[in-house]
Amino acid sequence: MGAALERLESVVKDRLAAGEAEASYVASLAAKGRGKIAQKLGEEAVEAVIAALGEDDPDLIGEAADLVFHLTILLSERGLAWGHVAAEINRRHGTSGHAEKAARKQ
Ligand SMILES: N=c1c2ncn([C@@H]3O[C@H](COP(=O)(O)OP(=O)(O)OP(=O)(O)O)[C@@H](O)[C@H]3O)c2ncn1[C@@H]1O[C@H](COP(=O)(O)O)[C@@H](O)[C@H]1O
Repeated sequence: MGAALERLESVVKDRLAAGEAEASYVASLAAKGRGKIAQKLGEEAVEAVIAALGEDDPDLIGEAADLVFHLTILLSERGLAWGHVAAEINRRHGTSGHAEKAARKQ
């Protein structure tokens, strides 16, 4: 999974830098602005939720890939990387969600 995400992120960064909207979906979405990228991410999230409620595994896998793809565009356009997300995931490792929530309430 890590290698696939790294390769996708690398291509997305290249497409954003090139900015060739006619040749690239990534560049064309970015050209519409951050709000449009965020909207698209939301749409993909809803599609993933709908797929989650069905029984079609390939459908859910496809929607999950769409969601991760668009989140990669969103992060990259903000100048962020999956490495930042991985660092946060690692920071959280080993802390129970219930314990973390209880600590926040104190
Ligand atoms: N992983 C993907 C990927 N996943 C989905 N999509 C596209 O994302 C678009 C939006 O998905 P939707 O399901 O919403 O499709 P739609 O019904 O056409 O929706 P609208 O955009 O018309 O609203 C579609 O055009 C898909 O083809 C992707 N386009 C590109 N990539 C990767 O990004 C790389 C760079 O792509 P380009 O920027 O196009 O060169 C590619 O080499 C791939 O590795």
